[in-house]
Amino acid sequence: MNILALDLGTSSVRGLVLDGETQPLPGALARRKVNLAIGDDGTGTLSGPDYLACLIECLDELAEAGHLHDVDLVATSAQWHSVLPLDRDGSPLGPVVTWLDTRPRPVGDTPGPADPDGFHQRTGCWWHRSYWSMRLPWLREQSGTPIARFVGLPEYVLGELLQAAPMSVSQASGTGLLDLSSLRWDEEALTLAGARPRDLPSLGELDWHGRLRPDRARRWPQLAEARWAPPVGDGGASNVGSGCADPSRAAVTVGTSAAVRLMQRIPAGEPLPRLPERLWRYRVDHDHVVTGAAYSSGGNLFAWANRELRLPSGDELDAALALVPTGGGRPTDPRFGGDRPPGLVPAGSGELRGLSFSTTAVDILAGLMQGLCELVADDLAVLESTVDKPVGVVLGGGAVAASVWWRQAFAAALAPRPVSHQRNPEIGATGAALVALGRFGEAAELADIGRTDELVLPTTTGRSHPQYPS
Ligand SMILES: Nc1ncnc2c1ncn2[C@@H]1O[C@H](COP(=O)(O)OP(=O)(O)O)[C@@H](O)[C@H]1O
Ligand SMILES: O=C(O)[C@H](O)[C@@H](O)[C@H](O)[C@H](O)COP(=O)(O)O
Repeated sequence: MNILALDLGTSSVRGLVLDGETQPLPGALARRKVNLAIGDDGTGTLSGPDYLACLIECLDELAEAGHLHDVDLVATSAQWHSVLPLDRDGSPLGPVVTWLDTRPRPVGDTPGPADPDGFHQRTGCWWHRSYWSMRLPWLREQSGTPIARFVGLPEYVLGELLQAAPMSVSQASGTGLLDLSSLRWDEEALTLAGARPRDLPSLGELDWHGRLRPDRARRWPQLAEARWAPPVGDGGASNVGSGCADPSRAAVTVGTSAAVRLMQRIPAGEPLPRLPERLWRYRVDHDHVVTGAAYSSGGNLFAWANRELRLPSGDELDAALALVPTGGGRPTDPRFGGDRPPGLVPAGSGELRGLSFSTTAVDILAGLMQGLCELVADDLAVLESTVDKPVGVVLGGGAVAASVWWRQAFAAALAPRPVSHQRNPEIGATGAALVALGRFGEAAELADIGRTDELVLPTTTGRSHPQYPS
């Protein structure tokens, strides 16, 4: 039995095939870059049809190479918070508004939730531009055409492939409209969103599994009998894929964006621990929650610097960075894309400071990466205050996989906690597969934590000193 694991990311869409123990099959990885439209006004959108086309190309590539023949389960990790408006026929009336978009604002004179703290404790979210409670009225106001209903990116793309694609509790929690305990839409959040349940995707039942539509099954006959598991928010999936499925270890993930999170087993209906004012909480599935903080800056800082500055590449870049002490670089504010909730600074709040005539492009990149480490360190301290023991940290995601300097800078900023690194860059897809299999207890072993993980030691100058436990 093999598993097709999909990652519906922000910079790319990926499909990879894993064996029953969630280990990747050699060569069975297809990836397509996707185009995020970014604007100075805070725009951060994706084209739904283009995104779907990229996913279809990935599946075609895997099918043509013969990788899909033993697949009987499909697991999906998908970015949280996205929303797209549909007309009555289910066609998009606009682009997918992603987590990066800071344009949504309150419409009319709504004062917001009656008891903001109670709202935050129930939904894990705030009345904020990142969530559907503010996004839906804003989208309706912007749209020249009446909007029939709203879906997120995974319901849109899976809705085009499967017989039905209800919203998973994990994805629903990322809208900010879900009561995290009852797993129903929160009445007050619906009122703020100006939405009725029929304007939203239906919520998937506990035992929901999807099947390909007949026309799609003709295209990929190898997947005709495969069961599709409910999509997991990429934050939850990345924790599990990093081996951080219990509160002893926090995951720090740096993909396009970044986040620090701690996962706990709290089945639906059980009391949720009090949520600190500045942290969010989402569902991984019916039995687990993840608490943390996210940043609009992550690997996109590197992408920007690489595009706009004359950076060396590959080993040359690593060698140049190795000369910058960890904690060094130029002081920066890395919030180029603005704040994630609950913060409110707008897109365009990035700053570079302390420049001199000897400042290099590499100093600027180092300063940006360092700036993110400091934001994470502050929030990790708050996150840690919610549990009774100090936590270890596992770094993961494509950006930290690519940069040894960034890993060391995190190790220094998060010391004295032990910091290790999940070298498998596909933590989202692998984590989604582990969630689909319900193998939370084995996540750390299957994710190879402690076996192939690099323990990251901070240095003040010079080259990396990774250590591999025997
Ligand atoms: N050498 C590097 N240093 C830092 N970041 C990098 C480097 N190479 C690539 N990245 C960043 O890694 C990110 C891709 O990580 P990934 O986990 O694949 O993202 P996503 O899942 O959001 O698509 C990109 O934003 C890219 O700019
Ligand atoms: O926990 C998390 O990771 C964040 O809460 C989540 O909102 C994330 O930032 C977006 O889903 C985009 O993720 P990528 O940057 O990995 O595409």
